[in-house]
Amino acid sequence: MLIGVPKEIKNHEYRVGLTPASVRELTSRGHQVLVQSDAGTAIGLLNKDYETAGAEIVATAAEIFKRAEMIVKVKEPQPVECAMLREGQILYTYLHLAPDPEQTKALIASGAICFAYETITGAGGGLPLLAPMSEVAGRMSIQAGAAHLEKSKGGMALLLGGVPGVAPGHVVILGAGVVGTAALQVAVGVGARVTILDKNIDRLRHLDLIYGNRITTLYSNEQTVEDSVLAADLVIGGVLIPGAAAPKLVTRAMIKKMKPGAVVVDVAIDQGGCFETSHATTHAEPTFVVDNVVHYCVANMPGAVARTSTFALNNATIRHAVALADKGWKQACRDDVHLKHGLNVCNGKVTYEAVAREIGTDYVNADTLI
Ligand SMILES: NC(=O)C1=CN([C@@H]2O[C@H](COP(=O)(O)OP(=O)(O)OC[C@H]3O[C@@H](n4cnc5c(N)ncnc54)[C@H](O)[C@@H]3O)[C@@H](O)[C@H]2O)C=CC1
Ligand SMILES: CC(=O)C(=O)O
Ligand SMILES: [Mg+2]
Repeated sequence: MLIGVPKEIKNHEYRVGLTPASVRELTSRGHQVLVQSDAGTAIGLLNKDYETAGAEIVATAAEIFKRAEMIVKVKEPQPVECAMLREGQILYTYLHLAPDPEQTKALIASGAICFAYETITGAGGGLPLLAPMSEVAGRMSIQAGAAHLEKSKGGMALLLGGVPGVAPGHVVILGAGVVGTAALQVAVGVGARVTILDKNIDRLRHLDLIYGNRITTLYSNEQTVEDSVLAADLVIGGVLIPGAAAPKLVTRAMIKKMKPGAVVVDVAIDQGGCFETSHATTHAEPTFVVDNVVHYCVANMPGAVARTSTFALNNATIRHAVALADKGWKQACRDDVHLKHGLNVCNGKVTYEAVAREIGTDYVNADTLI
């Protein structure tokens, strides 16, 4: 198969769809790979490394979209990229369609076969192609939150870990999945006081066994969310209902009642966000303030540590990229129900039920298309 890797064009996005090692996995199986010139240069993955792995370096994204049978990316295609997608072309990347009707319509119009990393499931449960970026973003969320608690960044002038004789800051984490667990690990590490909430009691039980009375676990409902958020210095939003828009757990009224100078980091912003006051921001301008609460809502947090993130992402994505290239998308989906769960838009139809529901369009079962 002819596979193409364009350079990412989202704001401050330096990740690459394939590392040179991943290119080698594909070329050694007889596939051809086109990589846009300087796609990885910013993170030390040079054109010559890709050439050594057997790739052809191509000058423009337009040539890649024109020639390749499968496009491998990181972030959701931007409008200019959607316009270059072709009927029958495979797109393998993050999509986050539920809160993004514009992109969904563009992918429907393209006629391309669009797989979303974030809805591919794993044999052992979970979302294995989302997990590595959630680990990165979860860990980063405490770093970002701590930085924005500084006065010069709009925060309440608080050191998260405190010092001897002065109480630490209080971190509240909504969602005890991959993001929540990674955030918890760092928050505990810096010495913060931590409360974590989830509706899944097994997740809370698991964390309670690890951290014991070092943390507080709470079952998530309107009351516990409100009580926790009002007591917090830093709130991390890491809830997810796979494929669907994030539930708005924190209302505008709760934000209004929070401590002045508190910080919220809405990691779930790529699925629309779990704070009613959130809107997506960029690494160039990561925050805005609502009712004296600093909001950090960057939708591609792992892009800031793109070298770590690119390797972590490729570790999780290469297996299905190889299957798609070796077998073609139909056979690869027939052989692997978990990959099939990644199919969001196919032949102009929405094939992921939660996305169809959020966008208000017809849902077509992927089984009828493969
Ligand atoms: N902004 C960014 O750069 C990035 C964003 N993300 C996003 O972070 C979000 C979380 O991802 P993961 O941790 O991997 O998901 P996950 O599925 O591992 O965890 C989500 C957790 O939310 C819980 N949950 C659902 N409804 C809840 C409620 N009402 N109250 C409390 N908990 C609730 C679930 O039970 C689950 O434990 C996703 O939207 C993901 O796309 C992930 C990586 C990077
Ligand atoms: C998952 C996601 O949105 C990201 O890695 O940018
Ligand atoms: Mg306030």
